[in-house]
Amino acid sequence: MDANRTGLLEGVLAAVNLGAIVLDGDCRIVLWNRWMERYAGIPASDVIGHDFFSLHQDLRGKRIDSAITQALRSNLPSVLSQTLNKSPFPLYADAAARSRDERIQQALAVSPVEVAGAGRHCLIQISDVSIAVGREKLLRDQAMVLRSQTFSDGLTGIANRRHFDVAIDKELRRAKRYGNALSMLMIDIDHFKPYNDHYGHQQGDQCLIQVAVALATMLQRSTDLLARYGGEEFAIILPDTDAQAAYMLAETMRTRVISLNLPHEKSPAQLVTVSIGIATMCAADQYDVPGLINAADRALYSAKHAGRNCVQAHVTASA
Ligand SMILES: Nc1nc2c(ncn2[C@@H]2O[C@H](COP(=O)(O)OP(=O)(O)OP(=O)(O)O)[C@@H](O)[C@H]2O)c(=O)[nH]1
Repeated sequence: MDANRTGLLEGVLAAVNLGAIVLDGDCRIVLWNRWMERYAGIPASDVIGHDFFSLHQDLRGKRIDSAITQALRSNLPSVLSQTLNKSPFPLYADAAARSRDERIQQALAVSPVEVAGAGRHCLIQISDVSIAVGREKLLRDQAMVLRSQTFSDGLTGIANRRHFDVAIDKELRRAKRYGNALSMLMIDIDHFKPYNDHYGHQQGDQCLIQVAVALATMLQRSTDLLARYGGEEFAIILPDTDAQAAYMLAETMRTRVISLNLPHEKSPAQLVTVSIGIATMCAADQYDVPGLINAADRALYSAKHAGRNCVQAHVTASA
């Protein structure tokens, strides 16, 4: 190779925007480019001729170790996925990142290279994928936020109607499959229109939040779900809960709302109260989702009809 070409290749190796390390057949470092000097903080003169694994003992037995063996012994290239091999080299963007031990995110490619007269060598290429990884993380985080917004109610923070619809379908199928009971409660704040008219919409919103929080704190099992079903109406799914247990919980919730002591001058009780309708599906019932919701709705209607601030259960032949 003439001097001009050698100079050109050296210039290119120094200028490329990725790390390049070349190892000989005995894993000794024969090339360490300028990118490596800069981001590893080690000059080539300190590493040339040294055994790669003596300098990077922590990489012994790792995926890069087998990639190097594969390149040198079997003439096979490898690409190391960033997710499985997080930043194997101690490379830092700057001194501040080094002091925080915040490595550059790396993607690696290991390839065999035949050097005329010197046998097979191995080229390790390291690219900085920090920006792509950061962007990916941002997109993942945004997707999570969007997902949680899609399934939660903006005012109260509890599950929204869409979440409820997905959950009730899943729980009803599960209850039928295992022959378990399934209860649902429909909870409606009494005389809420006069509350809004008297205290204003903003205070109405605060009232909804307080009731939602009070109800949410009463649910014990992770499979129970409280959702905002409509304006001032909440729904609760209670898997593996029979009619009696559902009634007891509904009564406790009704009295808990009273104990919030939220004044309501336009209600006969002078306090914010709720009416609750219960529907329970037992193993013998053949409810579908609309049937169960209708049953809870009818029970809620009976509770309103019976004077509000009370609990009514929908009774089926098998309950
Ligand atoms: N502040 C507030 N009010 C809401 C919201 N969603 C629904 N509402 C109000 O809730 C009220 C519900 O009123 P109605 O369905 O007539 O029932 P009610 O006055 O509660 O009477 P009963 O349910 O029969 O005891 C309406 O005035 C709605 O405007 C909300 O997000 N915030």
